[in-house]
Amino acid sequence: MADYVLAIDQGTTSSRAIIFDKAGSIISTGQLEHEQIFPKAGWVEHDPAEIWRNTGEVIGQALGRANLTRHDIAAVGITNQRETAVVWDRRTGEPVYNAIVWQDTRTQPIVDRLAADGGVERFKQDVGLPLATYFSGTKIVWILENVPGAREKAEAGDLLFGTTDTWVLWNLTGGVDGGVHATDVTNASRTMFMDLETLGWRDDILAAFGVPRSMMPEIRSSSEVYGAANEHSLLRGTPIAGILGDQQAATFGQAAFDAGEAKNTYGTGNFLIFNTGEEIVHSRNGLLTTVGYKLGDQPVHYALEGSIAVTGSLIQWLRDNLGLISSASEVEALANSVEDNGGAYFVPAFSGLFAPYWRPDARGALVGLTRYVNKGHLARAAHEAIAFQTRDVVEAVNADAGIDLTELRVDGGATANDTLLQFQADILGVPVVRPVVAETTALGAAYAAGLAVGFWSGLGELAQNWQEDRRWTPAMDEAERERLDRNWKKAVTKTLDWVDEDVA
Ligand SMILES: Nc1ncnc2c1ncn2[C@@H]1O[C@H](COP(=O)(O)OP(=O)(O)O)[C@@H](O)[C@H]1O
Ligand SMILES: O=P(O)(O)OC[C@H](O)CO
Repeated sequence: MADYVLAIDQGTTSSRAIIFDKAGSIISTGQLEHEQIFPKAGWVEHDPAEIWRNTGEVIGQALGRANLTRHDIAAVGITNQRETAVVWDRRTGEPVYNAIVWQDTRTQPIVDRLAADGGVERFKQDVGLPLATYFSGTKIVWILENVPGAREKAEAGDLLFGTTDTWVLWNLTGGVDGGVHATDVTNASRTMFMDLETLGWRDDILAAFGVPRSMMPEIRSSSEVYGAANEHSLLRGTPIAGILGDQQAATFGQAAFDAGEAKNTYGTGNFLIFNTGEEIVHSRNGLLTTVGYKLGDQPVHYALEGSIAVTGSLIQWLRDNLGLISSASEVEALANSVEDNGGAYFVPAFSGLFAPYWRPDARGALVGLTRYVNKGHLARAAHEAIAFQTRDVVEAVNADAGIDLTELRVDGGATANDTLLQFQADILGVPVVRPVVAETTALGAAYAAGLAVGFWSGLGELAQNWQEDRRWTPAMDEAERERLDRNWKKAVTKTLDWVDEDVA
């Protein structure tokens, strides 16, 4: 058998291809950023054609840098930014509109319309999600209602919907020449349309949204052969055998396979996933219920999730919108130019507040400002905002699960930041632990694909690959921790109720 597995990680800011060996070590990487398109306040789009082009290029980069060919690759896994919606014409392969990204808030009026009957929790018992702009469902509705001719084409069965896993899979397996139109249970669980019990599309919810069933991809497990790369790909003939939404993939890559295990990823946003095993747990504290993973015909694993919209993107905002730093990694030194936050708290409610608050009417705020506050304090407040938001979510997990997490496994781009992770441990009061392979998202997709083709024997073998790289232990006294957190929670209250008819 070939010696490697290749994972495609189609993320919010970039697409990567990463080749792993049997020990789960990285052999080579290709990576390209794509344009973030902001046509109006609150709108965030990507060009699906650029994403597909970049995917092909990063595959070439990863193979080329390791001097490998498709013959060395046993299987391909796909992982992706979740919820981002692409709608395209099945006959031409052309998207009818840009991809509407998970952070986009334009569909709030559609959410309000649907919530008029039964509130935002209208479908939560069935699909695990409140009505919110975050999920794919209302994005599809927006395209059908706003792109000329889209509704008619969709009714005629000519349009396909997919999250970016589906878009990449369909193109990789041939596109208009017989591309496979499928997704996995984890991505399907982020649409608003998948029943958590049956793992099938809910016709009644599709009808309530006005989305034709013919647009929807087939729901498959996270680990099985969906098809093979077609003749135009450098990977031609290679089985595509794993799909997981990126946060579930990171959980899998962290070997958090069993109930009670959790991970927190620090990327564009932060996403804490807590594995609840075969049990569907409905949150009473603002968490989502979602699918964790499903390997072939084995039982499904569910999870609770705390999704935070703005964390690493706050650092990007300091860089791109304020020009305080010229690269994300500089933010740490800027924060360390001061002793503390100087009394400033930064609540980055740029897309409203996600978990555990779910307040679309919130907008970002910097509070506690005096003339004393300088840019170092702002950088520190931005670090702290990431950690405080994570504490809010950990508190919700502890309350829902009736336990106290005893440590937090972390990964993602921002975990390169030592100051952030020390403050995280301080404000949580539990150790924070980072594994050697911090690219857990791609690793999880590689694992799912490799398991399906027998490259790895089972979960036991994968768990042995997990190795601790570094651990941060709490060093703050309890009274200080609680004082800071009380201030944070007070700052959050200042951002609520901001959006009204005068502001919207
Ligand atoms: N040293 C750092 N300190 C804080 N944030 C960082 C640092 N390095 C990168 N980031 C942030 O991490 C994010 C990139 O992480 P990554 O895991 O690649 O994200 P994604 O998968 O969402 O594209 C960016 O939002 C960036 O601002
Ligand atoms: O691409 P990321 O890593 O920012 O992840 C995005 C999430 O999947 C959105 O739910």
